[in-house]
Amino acid sequence: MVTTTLDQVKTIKTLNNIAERGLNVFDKEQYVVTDDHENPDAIVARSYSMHHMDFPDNLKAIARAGAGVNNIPVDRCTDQGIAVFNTPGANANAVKELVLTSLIASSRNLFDGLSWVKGLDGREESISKQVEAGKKQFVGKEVKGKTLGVIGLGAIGALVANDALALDMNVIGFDPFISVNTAWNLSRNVHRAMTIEELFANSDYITVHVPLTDDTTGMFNEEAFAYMKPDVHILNFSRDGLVNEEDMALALQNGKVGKYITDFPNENVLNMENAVPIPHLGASTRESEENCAVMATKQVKEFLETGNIKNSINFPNASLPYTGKKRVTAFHHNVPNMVSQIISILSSHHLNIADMVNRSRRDVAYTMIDIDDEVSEYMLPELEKEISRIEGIVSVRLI
Ligand SMILES: NC(=O)c1ccc[n+]([C@@H]2O[C@H](COP(=O)([O-])OP(=O)(O)OC[C@H]3O[C@@H](n4cnc5c(N)ncnc54)[C@H](O)[C@@H]3O)[C@@H](O)[C@H]2O)c1
Ligand SMILES: O=C(O)CC[C@@H](O)C(=O)O
Repeated sequence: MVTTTLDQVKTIKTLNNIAERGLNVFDKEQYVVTDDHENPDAIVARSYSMHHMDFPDNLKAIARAGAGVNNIPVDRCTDQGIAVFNTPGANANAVKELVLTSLIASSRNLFDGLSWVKGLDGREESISKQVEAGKKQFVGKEVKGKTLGVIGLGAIGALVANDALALDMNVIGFDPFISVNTAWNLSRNVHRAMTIEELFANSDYITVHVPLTDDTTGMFNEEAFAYMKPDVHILNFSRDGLVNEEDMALALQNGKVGKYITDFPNENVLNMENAVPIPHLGASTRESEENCAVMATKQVKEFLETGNIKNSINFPNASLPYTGKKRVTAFHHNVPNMVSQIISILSSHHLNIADMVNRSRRDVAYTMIDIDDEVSEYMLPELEKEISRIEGIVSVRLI
C-alpha cells in the first residue's frame, strides 16, 4: 500500500528514450530523473514491456508516452493503487501521415521499386536503360476512386478517414464504441459500416486503428479474409497481435491479400512475401515524440504534486484546484461509506474540510479531500495510517 507524506525530492525512472522537452518538465530541485532507480515515485516509458516487472510500494504512477498500453500490466497496477496514464492523440498526426504515405507508396510498389533500383549495377548497361526496361514490373494502382475501410475511429482512425477523402477515396468506417468527440470531428462523408463484415466486403484497402485487447487479438484471420475482396491491401499501424500471422501468410500466398503493410516486423512477417515491414516508425517524428513526452510528464507531475488525474486509463479523472493546503488523496474500491469513513477520521482530529471530490470508474474510486486547517507534521503519518486501515482503501497520500 502506498502511503506518503513528505515533500521530499521525487524520483522518475525512464524506461525508454523520452524526449528532452518532456523530461525538462521536472525541475531539477524537486526531481531526479534517471533510467536507473530501484524505488521510483513514477515511471515514464514508451513501448518497453513491463509485464515481467515487480513494482515497488513507493511507485505511484506510470505514464506511457504514447497511446497503446498493452506493454503495461494495467490490472496489477490497479490492484497496487498505481495510476497509469497515456497521452491520447499526442502522436495521432504522425501515425496518420505514415499511414497515408504507406497507403500510396505500397499501392505504387514504391518500396519494391526502391530496393530493386538500389541493387542495379551500371557496369554492363547504363542504369537509365535498365530502369526503363525494368520498371514495368512495378506498375501500381492509384488510390483515387478506391475504397478505404478504417477500423477504429479514434484519434488516428478519424484523421486517416478524413484525409483519405481528400485523396478522392471512398471511406467506410467501423467503430461500435466511437466517442462523441471523435464523432463530431469525423466528416459526414465517411460512410458508417454497421458491421465489420460490411467493411471487409467493400474495401480495397483496410487500415486498422484499434487497441490490442482480448477482443481484438487475431481479428484479421482466415474467417475475416474470406469476406474481403481479392488483392486487398491491409495496413496495420496498431499492433502485431491483431493479425493471425499464419492466416496472413497464407492469404498473401494465395493473393487474397495483395499487400500487408505493418509497423511491427517480426520473424514471421520478414518471411512473408508481399509484406511491407516498417520498423515501428508510426510515432517517430520529433513533433510526436515531444508531444507525447510533454503530455506524459505534465500528467505525472500534476498527479504527484496535487493528486489531480487527467488521462488515466485505470483511475477516474478527478480535479480540484490545488491551494497548497493539506490534501488527502485516497484510491479505493467503489463501495459505500468510503468517503464518510475518511471524513470521520478527519473529524476525530478536529480537521475541517475545505473542498472534496469523489469519482468512480467501474470497481474503483478516487477521493480527494482538502483540509482547511494546519496539519502538524507529526500528525500526518498517524492520519495516513488510520485512513489506510479502512477496508477497501488501496493507497493514500497526504500532499
Ligand atoms: N505505430 C505506432 O507507432 C502507433 C502510434 C500510436 C498508436 N498506435 C496504436 O494504435 C492504436 C489506436 O491509437 P489511437 O490513438 O487512435 O487510439 P484511440 O483510443 O483514440 O482510438 C481507438 C479506437 O478504437 C475503437 N475500437 C476499440 N475496439 C474496437 C473494435 N473492436 N472495433 C472497432 N473499433 C474499436 C475505440 O472505440 C476507439 O475509437 C493504439 O491502441 C496503439 O496500439 C500505434
Ligand atoms: O513510442 C513509440 O515510438 C511508439 C508508440 C506507439 O506504439 C503508441 O502506441 O503510441
